[in-house]
Amino acid sequence: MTFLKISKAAVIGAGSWGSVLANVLVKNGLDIKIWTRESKQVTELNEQHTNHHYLPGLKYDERLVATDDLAAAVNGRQVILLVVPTVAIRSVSQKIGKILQTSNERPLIVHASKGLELGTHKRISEIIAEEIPEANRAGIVALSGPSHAEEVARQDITLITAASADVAAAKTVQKMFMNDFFRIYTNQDIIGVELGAAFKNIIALGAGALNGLGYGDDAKAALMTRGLAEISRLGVAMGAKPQTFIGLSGVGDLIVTCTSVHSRNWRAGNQLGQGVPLADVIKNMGMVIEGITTNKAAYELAQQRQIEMPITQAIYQVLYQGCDIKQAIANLMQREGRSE
Ligand SMILES: NC(=O)C1=CN([C@@H]2O[C@H](COP(=O)(O)OP(=O)(O)OC[C@H]3O[C@@H](n4cnc5c(N)ncnc54)[C@H](O)[C@@H]3O)[C@@H](O)[C@H]2O)C=CC1
Ligand SMILES: O=C(CO)COP(=O)(O)O
Repeated sequence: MTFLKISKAAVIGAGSWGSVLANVLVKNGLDIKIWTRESKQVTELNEQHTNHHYLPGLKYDERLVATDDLAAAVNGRQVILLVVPTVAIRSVSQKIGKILQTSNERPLIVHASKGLELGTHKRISEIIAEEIPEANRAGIVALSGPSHAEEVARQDITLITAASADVAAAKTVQKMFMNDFFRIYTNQDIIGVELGAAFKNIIALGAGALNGLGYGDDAKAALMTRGLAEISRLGVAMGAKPQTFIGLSGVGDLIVTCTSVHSRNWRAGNQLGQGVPLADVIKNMGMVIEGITTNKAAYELAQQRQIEMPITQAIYQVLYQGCDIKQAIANLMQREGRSE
């Protein structure tokens, strides 16, 4: 595709991240329709310009239009930005694919979600490519990097990456999001960007758990460093470029998710470390904790490919096999000595 100036886009998913990205685009002068399956949220966004459950206290731009009619959100838009949890990407993409086939449109598809599909272990752009026919999409771009909705909402400085094999598509997305607080880089390694985004959530669960158990900064730095080593190992085996893991969507996102109180994954791990049962952690969060499902996918991939991922394995044992967290940490510490 050629480089496009975007004036109309749809945002699919009005959780914390989708609604804040939509708000950024409205402030950048775009005409934005945001879709949510929750009709109460549509009324709240259109009438009060708030999204209380996800971002209490935030006033959204009054020009942001919400709808629960997917066709009305998608039709006539040059860009469709998907920001639903990974588990919902396939079903939502399928519906969008059918709508675009009927209207015979060909928008650019962007996603800002972070995870792998359970069972298939597919990346989000792979799922989208399967569900939206090529004749009805102009390109697929992944938007990813160290960014919490709570901080972008207050226009803190944030730098992220638009990744696509299609350079013009990535540049189009870069251009539509850039402003004085939001800076976008491009990257052609969409595999590495999507995998870094998905896998860092696993390590963030571990960082939160260490905090909940009362460990200090040494333990956190060790977990992040060795975590980066093992997620890069799996990522490179899956076709990612090693240097992508030292970029914004790799170590950048790992740092923010392992250290920020805004992170849902870190907060979930913190509660687990304090002894809260997993079912209660999930119920209390009321928002997606992507690392829980991605941990299962990454564990299975590591087993299949015989890649050593001791931290991912320890977290899997805690989440899915009933292992006590302290025992899982003791097991990690008692592993045979290694070289870096
Ligand atoms: N919250 C954040 O600061 C950031 C989140 N992300 C990623 O963005 C994605 C979305 O995250 P959040 O906005 O935090 O999630 P959220 O839990 O705040 O909101 C998810 C939204 O998707 C909708 N949804 C859930 N299941 C659905 C389904 N089956 N069909 C249709 N809609 C469905 C919900 O109604 C809600 O509007 C995740 O993959 C997350 O990792 C990425 C960067 C920052
Ligand atoms: O991806 C994120 C930060 O870059 C958001 O992480 P959480 O889903 O853990 O909040």
